[in-house]
Amino acid sequence: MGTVKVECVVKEQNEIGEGPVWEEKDATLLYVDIYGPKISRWNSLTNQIESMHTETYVGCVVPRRSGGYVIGEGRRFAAVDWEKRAITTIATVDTEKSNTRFNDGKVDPAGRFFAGTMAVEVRPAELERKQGSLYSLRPDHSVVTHFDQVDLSNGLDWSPDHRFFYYVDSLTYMVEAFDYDIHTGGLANRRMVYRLENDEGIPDGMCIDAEGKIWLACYSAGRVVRIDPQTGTRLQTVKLPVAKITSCCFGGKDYTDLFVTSAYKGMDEESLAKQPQAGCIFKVTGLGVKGIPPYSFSG
Ligand SMILES: O=C(O)[C@H](O)[C@@H](O)[C@H](O)[C@H](O)CO
Ligand SMILES: [Zn+2]
Repeated sequence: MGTVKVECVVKEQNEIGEGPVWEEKDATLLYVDIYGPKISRWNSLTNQIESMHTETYVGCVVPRRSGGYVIGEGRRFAAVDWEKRAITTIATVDTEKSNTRFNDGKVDPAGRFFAGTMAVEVRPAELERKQGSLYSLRPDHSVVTHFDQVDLSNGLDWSPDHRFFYYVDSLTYMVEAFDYDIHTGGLANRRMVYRLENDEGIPDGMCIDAEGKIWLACYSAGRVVRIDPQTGTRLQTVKLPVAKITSCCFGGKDYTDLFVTSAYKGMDEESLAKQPQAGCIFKVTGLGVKGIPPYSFSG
């Protein structure tokens, strides 16, 4: 393992930066600012940022195989035509609720788009409980509800062999696992794999590495931790210069860089003065592991 280095690469601050996805063909990082509300792309070669506003809170954005993106925005899955800056509804969820919104989401190895909802927060991590659900959007645009009673639907990813699905409902302070059926997209046998320690704050976004270990963003704890889901142990801690760490993904050459998003929402003047990079995106190098390229929605 080389020397771990943390560098601030995206200096434009996001209220809640989230959902990073590496786009290999353009060497860009795609992400959202949930409260922007906007979708952005940072070009790692030119350092330019391109953004487009959405109508309401946007929890996640993923690439679409046929071009453009799909987002979990408000209570809808929607298609984004990036060139035309146009958004069109694909499907609506939480139809009997009025105060929920999409949060984190990701595409499974078969091209289904999984994303969860939560009640809109009064303050960070303060919200009406049990209002969220986990959904997936199938390639035929039908929606599957996997479960409800979620407090704050957050990070998710699949094991490299596609046999397990890992999931975070932030207010459980755990990472959970399910058996995953890649043929049907079905989840079974929910169990805990890791409980956060007190100084690890609130579990937020996550990503898997090529060795099947989980990189978990620790909101309010200024760190990303690497977890072995087989043993339920923490293998490594990477500290960042800001507290509100929201998510991470691998990217860059050979997927060896870890990109880490952050937020400044809910911080007062004093803490903002102490953490002038709150809301920026960081690149961690020298970890000695690789990630897995992201999947695109196949519908
Ligand atoms: O980034 C997200 O996923 C949420 O939308 C945020 O609101 C934080 O996670 C939350 O406040 C911490 O618990
Ligand atoms: Zn999150």
